[in-house]
Amino acid sequence: MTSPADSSSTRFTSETKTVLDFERVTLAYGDFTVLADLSMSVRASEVVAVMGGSGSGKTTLMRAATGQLGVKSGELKVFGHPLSGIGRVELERLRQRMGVLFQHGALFTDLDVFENVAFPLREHTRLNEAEIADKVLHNLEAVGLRAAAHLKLSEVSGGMARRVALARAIVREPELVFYDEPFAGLDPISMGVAARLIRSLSDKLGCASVVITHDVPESFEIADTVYIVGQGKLKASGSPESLNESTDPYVRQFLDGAPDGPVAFDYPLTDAFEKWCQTKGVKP
Ligand SMILES: Nc1ncnc2c1ncn2[C@@H]1O[C@H](COP(=O)(O)OP(=O)(O)OP(=O)(O)O)[C@@H](O)[C@H]1O
Repeated sequence: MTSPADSSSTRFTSETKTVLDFERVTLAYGDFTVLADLSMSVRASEVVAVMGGSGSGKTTLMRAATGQLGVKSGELKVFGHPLSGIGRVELERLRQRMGVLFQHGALFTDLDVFENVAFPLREHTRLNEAEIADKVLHNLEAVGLRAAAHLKLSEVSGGMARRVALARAIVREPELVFYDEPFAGLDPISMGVAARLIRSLSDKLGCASVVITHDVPESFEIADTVYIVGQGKLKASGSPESLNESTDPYVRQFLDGAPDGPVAFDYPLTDAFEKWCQTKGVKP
């Protein structure tokens, strides 16, 4: 495993605020352990990419960080607050400081583009109409969709909808933003725009960005630190430059996109599957 990014390769000092901290965390669904003994920390202004094969636990990690899934062991802190044993009200207060771009957008199909982006402002702030319009149009402009504000969701393309979701995730200027597959379904130009937008938000607003992605070139261009998960654990972490030099077979296969190697394609055999096979009378 490569060592975590050394501070000389990033723009942070040791005093830069840690906003997300996994300390030897194990995440599981019942008896099924997804990631064991994972340590990872994210600081203000940092862009962190979390990469790994399908089913390696990237979304699970985000669910834990947003308090949707408890940790099995270890300690998880958000904005310095441990999440274990946290009350609903306090968790909600922490969540207010986070933004999430969901993998499947989760937009409201019966609202127009403007109202989709305005939604979090209407729900969680007391801004007046003029302030809302100003913020929404500013964010739509950032994703190149100012002039699409009036369109219904049914009138925009899949890639445009992804950009609307991106504008909505950042409209409240959160301190910590999770992007689940932000480049999926985007054409190469929009991909570059989205990547640069994520980087510039972290630079300008000082927010921490956690980008869950399979996309190596885009994320390596903007990330300060990359974490690669697989085989139930953290396989490697470091700056894009240090990972590019890694000789670890898992890291190499993942970065080079080679079809054969240690990156699992098949979902692992479990007791639950074997039991299911018995009920079906088929071989595992
Ligand atoms: N609610 C759940 N209950 C049980 N197992 C789950 C649940 N959600 C996910 N899993 C399992 O946890 C593992 C990790 O899933 P996760 O969605 O975190 O992977 P991922 O790395 O985000 O994958 P992808 O890149 O394909 O989206 C998978 O094996 C998945 O089947």
